[in-house]
Amino acid sequence: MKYVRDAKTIFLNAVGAVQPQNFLRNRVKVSSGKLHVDAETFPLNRPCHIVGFGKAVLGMAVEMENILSSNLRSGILSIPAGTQECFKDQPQLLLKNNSVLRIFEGAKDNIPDLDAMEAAKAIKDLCVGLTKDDLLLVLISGGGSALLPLPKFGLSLDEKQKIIKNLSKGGANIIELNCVRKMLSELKGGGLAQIAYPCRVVTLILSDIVGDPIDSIASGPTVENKDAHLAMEVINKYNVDISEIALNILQQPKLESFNYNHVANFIIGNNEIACEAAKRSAVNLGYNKVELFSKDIQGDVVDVAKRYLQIALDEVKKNETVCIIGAGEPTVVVKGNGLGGRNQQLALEFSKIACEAGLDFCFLSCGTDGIDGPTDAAGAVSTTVIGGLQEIDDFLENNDAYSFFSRYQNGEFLVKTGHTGTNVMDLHILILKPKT
Ligand SMILES: Nc1ncnc2c1ncn2[C@@H]1O[C@H](COP(=O)(O)OP(=O)(O)OP(=O)(O)O)[C@@H](O)[C@H]1O
Ligand SMILES: O=C(O)[C@H](O)CO
Repeated sequence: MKYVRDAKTIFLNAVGAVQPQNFLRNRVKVSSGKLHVDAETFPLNRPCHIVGFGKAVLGMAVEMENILSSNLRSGILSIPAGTQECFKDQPQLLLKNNSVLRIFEGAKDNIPDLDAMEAAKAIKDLCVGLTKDDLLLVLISGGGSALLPLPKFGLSLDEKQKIIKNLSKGGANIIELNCVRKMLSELKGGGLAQIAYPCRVVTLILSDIVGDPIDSIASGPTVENKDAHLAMEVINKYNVDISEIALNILQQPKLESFNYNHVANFIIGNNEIACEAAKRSAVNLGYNKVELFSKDIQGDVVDVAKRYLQIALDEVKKNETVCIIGAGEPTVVVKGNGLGGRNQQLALEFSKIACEAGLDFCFLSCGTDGIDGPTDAAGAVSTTVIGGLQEIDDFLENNDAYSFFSRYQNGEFLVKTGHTGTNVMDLHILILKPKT
């Protein structure tokens, strides 16, 4: 079990290194009456407001409130249900009692719900009231799409939810999902920036998408939507049924072009620091050979598992213990009706083929946000010991990895952290022992 413990320690250290406060402290400061973000400056001789949505924006807001102090007048945050309860013993991660920011919790299981929609409406109302004499800070992190749902006129939240759920189950990647979300939502795809005009908008983004595409992270509420014409292609590709209303919205010609000169978007962090911290942690645990495989892993979990197997087969020939780190965001085509998430599915998928190949390994796959699919686990860790279990195929087929890991080893292979307060995609840790 040493390797299971090590893999979990490496994951937790990596998550610890990407707490959003750290990113802001390094990149944002106030001096001489100005807000500095890297080399750019924004005069603070005006009231500042914050709106934020995503799994990491509470920590970002705590830090921003410290940085802005009395310049901050008002603000609204939309964060996942249960976040504050999770941090109740860590007051440094919560807003102060006299904070001017209002918090809404919603989107349980990452599904946009009425609570999140209330938050989106409040955010819209705040932005509508701003003038050119205000400064708006928009804090964005992954999970922001589900936390800012405001369907365009005539479309119900229910239908919007179903469209996105069916695309996701069909294996659509996040760029495809958000291409559709941008069209269906009032505030996404630049909508928030348009509503806030003529107020100066400064957006700080913690990236949870490979390549840091600012127009897709949380569906780019402050970035011009340049791929409106692709939304119907995505619907057709995954053969998703939609109503006449949704069809009309998706087929709408692009609105007249809008000038985004009042907006400055900044990526303040991504999964690079998590990968570096994971490597450091592995070295500190005594692994002499630590490799970063990739920080941009995408594609179906079945293919990703095969890629890891190939690497493992190559490495094992070298006859030394190695720790391989990977990061990114694979996808799952969900065909069954079991319970799981892409990390648990990947951990089970890889373990099955690695056992078949006779490898001696430990493999962890977890979301840095602490929540994998609609489960209470961040992901799972697995080892050689699951080899030979006949029923693995059934659990994989039924997308029921959570049930598998819950029953196996008393659930010890599930990694449970609760909300971590950050979100920089998934981490994979593969520890490989030489063949004896
Ligand atoms: N039973 C299941 N087995 C395997 N994967 C599943 C299952 N149910 C859902 N998924 C997958 O889980 C993913 C959604 O997971 P999750 O809610 O953790 O999203 P996320 O990408 O971390 O969210 P965000 O990017 O908004 O932070 C989808 O890719 C979906 O296909
Ligand atoms: O919220 C979202 O859209 C995803 O997490 C990607 O940023």
